Amino acid sequence: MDITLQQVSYAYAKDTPFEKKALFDVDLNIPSGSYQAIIGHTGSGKSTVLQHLNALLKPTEGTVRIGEIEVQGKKKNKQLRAVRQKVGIVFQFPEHQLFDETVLKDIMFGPMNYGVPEAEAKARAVELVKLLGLPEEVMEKSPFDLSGGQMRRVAIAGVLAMNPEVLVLDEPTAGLDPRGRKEIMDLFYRIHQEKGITTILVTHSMEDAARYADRIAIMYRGKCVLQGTPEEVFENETRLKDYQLELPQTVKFQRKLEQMMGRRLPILCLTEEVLAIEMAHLLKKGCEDEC
Ligand SMILES: Nc1ncnc2c1ncn2[C@@H]1O[C@H](COP(=O)(O)OP(=O)(O)OP(=O)(O)O)[C@@H](O)[C@H]1O
Repeated sequence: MDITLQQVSYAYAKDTPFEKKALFDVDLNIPSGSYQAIIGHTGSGKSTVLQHLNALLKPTEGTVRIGEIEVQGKKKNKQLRAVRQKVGIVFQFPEHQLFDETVLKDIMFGPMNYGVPEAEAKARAVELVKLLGLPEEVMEKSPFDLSGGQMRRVAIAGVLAMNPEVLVLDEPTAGLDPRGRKEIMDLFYRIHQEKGITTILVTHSMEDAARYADRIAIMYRGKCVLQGTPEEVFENETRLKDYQLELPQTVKFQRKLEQMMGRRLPILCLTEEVLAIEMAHLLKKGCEDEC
């Protein structure tokens, strides 16, 4: 399911003395099956874009197309319930939205609310508990008796239980330790690949955008100012600086190394693994030249 924003502008509290324009003519096309990162300095409009992706906000001007469904500001749309089922959002600190008395009931709540039979909702919950690496015995526990990391996984399972076609992740690892962060991000990537779910990641982490996304869009002062592959975006250090963004750590290291060597490496090293391989090549070549 493609999602397209066409000339989307949005103003909070429109036509009141508190009106605040947050988006200006945003064009963004997110093809079905892609992994799209949306990055930008704080206040640049990322969360406002995100809330248009499942029609929590409707554009003041312009159109959002979510699959076949068109969302425009003034038009009433009876299909919004279907949109919310197809596009799942994992908000920051999703565990704050847990409420049911057991983990199992919490995960089953969304699908049952949408008419999924109890047996199927339960089967989905059991499968997801396993997929998210939670021990089976948590199922009958209160979600509030779990660790922070486990609560986060239960909340994510609740979103996945709706079988969304598109998964929107708003800083999904905020507050987790580095190991927990990597585990969750790797898990989302696996789900994206195995189930073909279109994934949209809103993040401040250049490293996560570089590692996982196949497309990146940069927001700056309410505008979508640059779009491209991670290579295209992170080649462009000067423009990133203009938008108050940094290079990923591996690319920063690569640029310093290149300065010292007086030449460029053939590829951009977007992850530690690729950087390690390139350095090993250089070291091996250095040894061979000396021999
Ligand atoms: N509910 C609101 N009412 C009025 N203005 C708002 C509201 N939410 C956001 N804004 C304003 O809209 C602009 C864009 O905010 P938004 O939250 O989309 O940015 P962001 O890139 O997600 O920021 P952050 O990285 O800090 O979460 C900002 O100027 C912000 O102050």
